[in-house]
Amino acid sequence: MSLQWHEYASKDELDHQLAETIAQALAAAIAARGQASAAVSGGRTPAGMFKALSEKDIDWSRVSLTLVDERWVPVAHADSNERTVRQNLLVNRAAAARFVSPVSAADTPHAGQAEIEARFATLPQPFDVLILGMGDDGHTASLFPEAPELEAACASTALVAAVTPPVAPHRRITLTLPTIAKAREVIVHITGEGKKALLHTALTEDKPVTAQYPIRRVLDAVAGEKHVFWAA
Ligand SMILES: O=C(O)[C@H](O)[C@@H](O)[C@H](O)[C@H](O)COP(=O)(O)O
Repeated sequence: MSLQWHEYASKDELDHQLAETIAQALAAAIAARGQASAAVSGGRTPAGMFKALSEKDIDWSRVSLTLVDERWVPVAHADSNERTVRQNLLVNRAAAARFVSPVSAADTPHAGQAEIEARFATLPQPFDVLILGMGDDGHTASLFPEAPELEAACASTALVAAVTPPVAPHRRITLTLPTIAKAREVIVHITGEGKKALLHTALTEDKPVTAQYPIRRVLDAVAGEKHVFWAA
């Protein structure tokens, strides 16, 4: 399925339009299957969208949520993606959703991987909607170029993988590429001219797959609907 681009005049309009799109996807899944599941991105970009989404009038009691990746830090840590989700998304109406945490008390994601895998196995699969951010190096989720575990995480039949990013702080747990690619709808949520230009480059470059940006490898593997939601 081809990639659909949606561009907005402001980040605020992007946040509200994306929140509405996600809410509609979740409501449609509930109507069709009695339940819905979503995996949301980490980083700083989604906080405003989370706030708008938290107010949507859908049956959140039938929605299961998690993160596409997480820094292996306590939830109280300023760098925790779960902290951002709990402060901005699991509030208002969306407080009724079930959230599956991607971190445990294990010292490292490698030590905690089996527990997280078991937890994620309780999530309805495939995800009905999955939101991805993108870094300035073309990583998405925690599929980082040059990470020693990258190829394993791109080929794994498991739901999650532990990753040691080459430069980004903190070891990570991430959805594997095949798990991301199976989602019914994948949405890349990015802002700024730089990320737009990088994504265009990633999507048009002619390189061997292992030399491609992870965002390209993921989008090429997505069988379902795939969208980019962008504002300057
Ligand atoms: O834990 C993370 O860092 C993310 O999941 C990561 O993939 C993020 O989405 C991009 O790095 C963009 O981050 P920003 O939105 O902060 O630019």
